[in-house]
Amino acid sequence: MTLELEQQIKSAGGWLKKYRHQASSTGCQMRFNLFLPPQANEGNVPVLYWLSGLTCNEDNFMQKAGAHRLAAELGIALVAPDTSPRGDAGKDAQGRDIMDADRYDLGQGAGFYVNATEPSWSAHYQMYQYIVDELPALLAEHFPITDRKAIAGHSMGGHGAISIALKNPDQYASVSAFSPITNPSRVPWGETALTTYLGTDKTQWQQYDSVELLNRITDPTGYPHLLVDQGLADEFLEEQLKPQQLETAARQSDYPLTLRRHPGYDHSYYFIASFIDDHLHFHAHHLFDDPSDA
Ligand SMILES: CC(=O)Oc1ccc2c(C)cc(=O)oc2c1
Repeated sequence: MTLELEQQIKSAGGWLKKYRHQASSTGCQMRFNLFLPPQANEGNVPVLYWLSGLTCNEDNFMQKAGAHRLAAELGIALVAPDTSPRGDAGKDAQGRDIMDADRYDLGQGAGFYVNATEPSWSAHYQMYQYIVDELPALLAEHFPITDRKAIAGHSMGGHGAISIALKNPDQYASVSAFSPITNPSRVPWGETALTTYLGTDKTQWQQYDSVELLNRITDPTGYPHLLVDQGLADEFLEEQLKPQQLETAARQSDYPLTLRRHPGYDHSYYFIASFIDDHLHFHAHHLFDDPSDA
């Protein structure tokens, strides 16, 4: 597979590298940003995947979270993929636009980390497969990384990170989220996206719903520990995020969840930047620990 390096920028003693490649899962050009810590010059390093939220692309986390300095100290690579296919992937076979360009919650910037099955979307909107299979294989082929992975995200990306980790517990050492959409089947952003990408049969939605996935777990042994931070001044808290649903489901299945509520913080990257160090330390603990400790 050909990888095109578009730019590289020295940061915190490591390198931020911006790549583009033709993805087979999404059938289009995809971009991702990779931060390699200085330890990658000496040997292989583990990787933290970051899934961004609605309206974002591969740049937001790398520019705004302030994660490079500690990732460089800890020796963790960071990868931030784009949040959806773009360009001609937004057109149907006849070249007609399949999305309303004015919408921020569907289409470009809003892939929701699912594999679309609805005919207009299924050719390109395969973000689940891209994140779980194609991107890790590509990184393993081209970069000095170990097979230890962790995953994290924000809002729509928090939903993506938690659902992906719960569906692939042996793949991720740990999972964390800021302000995640916890129960997408039952909130407006999720209902819109899941209807559009998966159709109206709600049983199909459950495979991507963190609360539904947690409800199915009878024994959480071997599942990755989950850290969630939620701001209490987040304007989307009550209608879209519903961390209490996650908390209840985790309690019922005895799942190892740490949910922290922070007075005064909103939905922005200021919140993420305020607590990203805690998430990096959390992931480092699990990435570098004995795997049998999980
Ligand atoms: C860079 C930034 O501000 O990111 C951002 C803003 C708003 C949202 C919303 C409303 C939802 C989401 O999933 O992500 C997101 C990200």
